[in-house]
Amino acid sequence: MTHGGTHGPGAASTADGSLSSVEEYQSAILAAIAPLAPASLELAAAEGCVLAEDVTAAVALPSFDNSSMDGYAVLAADVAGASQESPATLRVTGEIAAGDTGIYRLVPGTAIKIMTGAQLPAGADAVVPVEWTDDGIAQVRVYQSAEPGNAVRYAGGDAAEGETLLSAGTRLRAMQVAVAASAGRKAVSVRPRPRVVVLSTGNELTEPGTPLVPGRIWDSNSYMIAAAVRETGAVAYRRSVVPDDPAGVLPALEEQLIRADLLITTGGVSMGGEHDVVKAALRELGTVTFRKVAMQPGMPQGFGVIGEGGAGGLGAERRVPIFTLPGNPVSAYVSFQLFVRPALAALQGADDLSLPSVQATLTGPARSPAGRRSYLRGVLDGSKVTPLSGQQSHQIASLGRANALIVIPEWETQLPAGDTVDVLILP
Ligand SMILES: Nc1nc2c(c(=O)[nH]1)N[C@H]1C(S)=C(S)[C@@H](COP(=O)(O)OP(=O)(O)OC[C@H]3O[C@@H](n4cnc5c(N)ncnc54)[C@H](O)[C@@H]3O)O[C@H]1N2
Ligand code: MOO
Repeated sequence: MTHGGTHGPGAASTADGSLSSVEEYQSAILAAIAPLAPASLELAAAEGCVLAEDVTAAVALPSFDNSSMDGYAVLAADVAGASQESPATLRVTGEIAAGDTGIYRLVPGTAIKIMTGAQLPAGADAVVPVEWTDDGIAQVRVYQSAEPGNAVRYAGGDAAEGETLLSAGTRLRAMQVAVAASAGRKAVSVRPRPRVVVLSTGNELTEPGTPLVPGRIWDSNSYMIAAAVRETGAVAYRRSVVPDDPAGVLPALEEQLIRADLLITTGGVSMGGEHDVVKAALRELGTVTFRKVAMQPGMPQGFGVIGEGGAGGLGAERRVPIFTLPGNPVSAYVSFQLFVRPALAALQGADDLSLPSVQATLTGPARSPAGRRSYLRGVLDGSKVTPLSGQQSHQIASLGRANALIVIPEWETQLPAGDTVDVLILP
């Protein structure tokens, strides 16, 4: 039996009207995000960015007829019928190396030694690989006939002049960088890597590496989210912990606006009233919406923009999107993967950062609260997936062992081993 993650009872809206579905929340986020302005970057810097223009072939590729093998440029007619018993013998009149820009002409009845990538001489219509010959210097014996065009790479055989090689919206991986360079491009217009500032909030937070006293924990969220940002190719700046001081939150955010295309906070967004300082401070602004999403973990969420009026004083021309993720580490992690990754792609004019999904068979039972879609930490091994023990939102140990999130739909509360589930593959 298959339990689809996005189709089925309760997927679009939830039984409890006060909760948003995962899809409603994702749509609201994407609707509010505009791509960053394009910039021209040199290829080495553009790697990993998303193209904001089409890249076309400035010239035909290749731009000249050339040899695909080390051998001899010939006229096919001169080696017709050649065989081991009755080789064709041709005088060798020269040699053309790759990069040689000289002008050569093949005289019928002769051969010119030629290297892979070297220009085909005028008058030649085929290349005989050296393996088919005696590798002669002054003259060569050819033991096999060659069709016209043999081992020849014709001008335009890869791409025609003006042909679109890469389309706007394509992320520049190594392969695409190679194409842009082959098209002669030194720089390309891309959406730059988003700069993301990560802040964790909470009086209980202590810097890792410093001693712990009862009542305190080491801050893991800011390191985790900054690392998750970098895993997408974006730039992350981690700001030191922001204490639970309602008056301190907006100034701390404001200070970061100058270097941020996106802000991410963790903590301080549940029901703790004035203790939940992020929610309290941003609610005042009126440009950030707090809601509950029908999922587990990651129920309390906030998203909006800052920079208009209240915080930042930068005016309406610079509005920086902000995510306020829940403080429980696993909640923050899952929220990042589901909501922030697509937003980072949207800032780059792309839609390629959502986690890939596969189907797998549960090796053990899985439980989920009614009306909420669970994302359970699991280990995916081929077509089987095993839910890990320790699924509460603070249980970070199982996060370290997981390579996947098992999706249990809103309308299920328990699934037996053997059921098929959707599984999101973690980066
Ligand atoms: N009465 C209610 N209480 C809670 C509710 C609720 O609906 N009603 N929701 C719970 C859920 S679900 C979540 S998730 C959390 C979200 O809480 P906050 O976003 O306000 O986060 P905090 O209260 O600041 O912290 C929660 C938890 O996470 C630990 N934490 C926070 N920051 C970090 C960090 N940087 N590194 C490591 N751990 C961190 C913090 O110590 C808390 O244990 O609220 C529930 N409560
Ligand atoms: O929804 Mo909270 O995110 O369980 O821990």
